[in-house]
Amino acid sequence: MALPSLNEPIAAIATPPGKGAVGIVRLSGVGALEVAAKVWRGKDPRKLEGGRFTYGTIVDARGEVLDEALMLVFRAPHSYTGQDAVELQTHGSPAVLRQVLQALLEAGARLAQPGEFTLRAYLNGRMDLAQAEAVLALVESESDAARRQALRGLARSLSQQIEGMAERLYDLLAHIQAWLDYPEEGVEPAEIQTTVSEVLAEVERLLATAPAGRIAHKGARLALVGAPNAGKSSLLNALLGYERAIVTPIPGTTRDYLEAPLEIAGVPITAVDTAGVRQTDDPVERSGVERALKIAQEADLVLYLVDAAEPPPTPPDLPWERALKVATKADLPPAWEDAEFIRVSSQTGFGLEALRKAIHDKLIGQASEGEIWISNERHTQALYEARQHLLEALTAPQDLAGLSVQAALDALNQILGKDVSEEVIARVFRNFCVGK
Ligand SMILES: Nc1nc2c(c(=O)[nH]1)N(C=O)[C@@H](CNc1ccc(C(=O)N[C@@H](CCC(=O)O)C(=O)O)cc1)CN2
Ligand SMILES: Nc1nc2c(ncn2[C@@H]2O[C@H](COP(=O)(O)OP(=O)(O)OP(=O)(O)O)[C@@H](O)[C@H]2O)c(=O)[nH]1
Ligand SMILES: [Mg+2]
Repeated sequence: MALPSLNEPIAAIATPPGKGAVGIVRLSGVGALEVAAKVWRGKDPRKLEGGRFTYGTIVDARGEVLDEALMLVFRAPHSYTGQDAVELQTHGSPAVLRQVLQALLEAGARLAQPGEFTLRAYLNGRMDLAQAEAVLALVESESDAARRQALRGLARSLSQQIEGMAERLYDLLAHIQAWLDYPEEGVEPAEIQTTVSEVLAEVERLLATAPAGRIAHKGARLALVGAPNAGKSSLLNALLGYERAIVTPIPGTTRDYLEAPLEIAGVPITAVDTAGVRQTDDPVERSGVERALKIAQEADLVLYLVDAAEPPPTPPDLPWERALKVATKADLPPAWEDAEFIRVSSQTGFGLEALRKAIHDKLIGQASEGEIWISNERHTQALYEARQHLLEALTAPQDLAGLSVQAALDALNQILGKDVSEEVIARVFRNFCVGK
């Protein structure tokens, strides 16, 4: 799989489809200023200093005015891509943007492929591969937790941590090599053990944040499950803060499942209210119950609700390691008590904060806000690989340990995009949108 050529001028609409106050068409590459000059009536962009904007009109090849606009000029290497680049900021009409793009293509630019601007930034050494992936994660971020994590990646927090580990392995390799060359003055076996164990611990710490990272990025499904009348729909409404689901005193009110988005401490969550679980001959209700149990099995977290004012039912089969037990209707006199249950009342709001916190803690685990969370599948794979080779290095005979250390180092470097194949690079950028 060949990567696209690096230098020719490329153009794309950078703002999302649809109407907006302003729309941006961007252009980058060798000759970008010449292409821009052909569609511009105003100050000649070729004579403009980088980092400046100017006002003018955009025209097509026949001289027809397409819009009045601002032009932003960047001079290599001081641009996002590291190349000469131009932004045309027009009125945000799809018709304008389409025509401006067309005019740039007629003036000699080629349509950019998805992620090609960021690809150029990477290939020009303006960011490493993990940073480029953070750009994508940032554009895709829909929650505060995801945005914060992506921004950290963009600021090279992960990259620096990987570089730190890689450096220690490089040093170790140099010592192992010296020992192979001059056995009398080489490494202490203990040094291999110590360094490898320490790097291994760091890799494992990063891997432990992967569930939290995945959930911050993609969100989590939260299933509300329990017997009819347990108060599932009421709790859903209480968590949402509006009346989404029908609530009645009649058991079996919710027949089909129902989804609603909510955010808990910056984590995007899809809450799923389900039909009350009980033995029943009604075929419609029975499919609702089957669905509820299936939804529970597939959820990231299950809230198992039991009415505290009634004798407890026999619990159904649930994935208990991913479940929180909730005692509902805490405003009524209790029929039973169990310290394992979080007590809430949807009617008074009692216990809801504690429940939100428990949901957050269970989903995010021990990953703390302050550290880097791994959310990228490619990074997770590379870390698993590194972990495997580090474990090998711990048990390998001393003269072979170097090979495993080298393999671990290669795996870590993949995260930064060092010596990765074009295939890997192409796969990363395929997920971008055009114009990024
Ligand atoms: N209009 C606009 N807004 C944008 C972007 C853009 O490309 N255009 N960005 C695109 O993702 C993000 C900002 N990222 C950017 C990163 C570097 C440079 C840049 O030109 N850097 C030069 C000059 C720095 C300076 O003048 O101080 C450099 O680093 O040398 C521009 C945007 C978000 N907002
Ligand atoms: N006192 C009190 N009553 C509640 C509370 N939560 C729910 N209820 C009542 O319990 C009954 C059942 O509530 P729902 O939320 O519909 O229960 P459900 O689990 O969704 O029931 P199904 O849809 O039938 O499975 C309703 O009459 C609610 O008003 C609570 O916190 N306190
Ligand atoms: Mg219900």
